[in-house]
Amino acid sequence: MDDPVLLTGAGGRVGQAILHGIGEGHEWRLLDREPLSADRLPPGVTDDDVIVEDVTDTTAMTEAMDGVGAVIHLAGDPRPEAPWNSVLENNIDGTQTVFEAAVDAGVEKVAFASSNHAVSAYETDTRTPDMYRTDDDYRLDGTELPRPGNLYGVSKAAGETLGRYYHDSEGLSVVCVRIGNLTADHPPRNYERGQAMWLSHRDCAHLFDRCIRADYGYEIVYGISDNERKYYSIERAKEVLGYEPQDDSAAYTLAGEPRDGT
Ligand SMILES: NC(=O)C1=CN([C@@H]2O[C@H](COP(=O)(O)OP(=O)(O)OC[C@H]3O[C@@H](n4cnc5c(N)ncnc54)[C@H](O)[C@@H]3O)[C@@H](O)[C@H]2O)C=CC1
Ligand SMILES: O=C1O[C@H](COP(=O)(O)O)[C@@H](O)[C@H](O)[C@H]1O
Repeated sequence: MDDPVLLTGAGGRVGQAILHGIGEGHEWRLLDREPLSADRLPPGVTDDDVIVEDVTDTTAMTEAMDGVGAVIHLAGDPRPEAPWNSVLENNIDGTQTVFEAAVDAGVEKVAFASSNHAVSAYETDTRTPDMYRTDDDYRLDGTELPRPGNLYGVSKAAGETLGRYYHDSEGLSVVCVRIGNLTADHPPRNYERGQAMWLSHRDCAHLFDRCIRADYGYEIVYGISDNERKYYSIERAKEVLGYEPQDDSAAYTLAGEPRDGT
């Protein structure tokens, strides 16, 4: 992918993990509704490559897409407890605006930041906490129907469906990454569920790099590290995207300390 990559939500946690990992591997156009300080820009990226706009603004998004080859769409309200008015505007309307502007500009592919919360209602009382543990073989693989556990998850399922529509009607390549729980340096502490769906910063950057480089039609994949205890399959991400994660939450104790003591 030689054309610029538009990264929405560039100033946030996922955006920064991506830029720290692969910031020098692509030509970037960074978009966020908040200004990005210089320490949030990868080497070679200047203020000229930064757009401070809202993803719900059709005119701004149309301009932002000009000449872009691929989009990583992260911008939105990430709170599982977010109220309907916020996810309706930022996550659903914003995502539709991004897809529509991408199609109008002839963008080739869009990677959409979906979430574990699009399927969190599969975690029923009878399945938990066993499904979070190594000796349980329950797996979601991306072929199951969405089953959101909150309105935020509903908005992510809506984003996945918008991606399906723009792929089928317009031929846009779309990958929806159901991101688990991103943390830096170590898995979430004392949180079995979070450790089963941990996504390390370096695996996050590599995964979205593969989303930019790989060829696909419409895909839903899980974005977690290669955790020994997991309830999301990463086989589809490996097969279609060439994802090769390096981290595993089992290398850490439940308290988040490295087992080898390093
Ligand atoms: N951090 C995680 O573990 C997970 C994140 N995700 C998804 O990944 C995406 C990024 O999440 P985080 O980086 O954690 O969130 P964050 O809150 O750290 O970053 C989101 C960024 O998007 C910007 N933004 C929000 N609404 C916007 C709008 N309407 N227009 C333009 N910019 C806007 C914010 O200013 C912020 O910089 C979100 O869509 C979230 O739902 C999904 C699963 C897990
Ligand atoms: O989608 C998201 O999921 C992660 C993990 O969920 P949690 O309920 O275990 O915290 C969350 O941290 C993140 O903010 C959210 O966007």
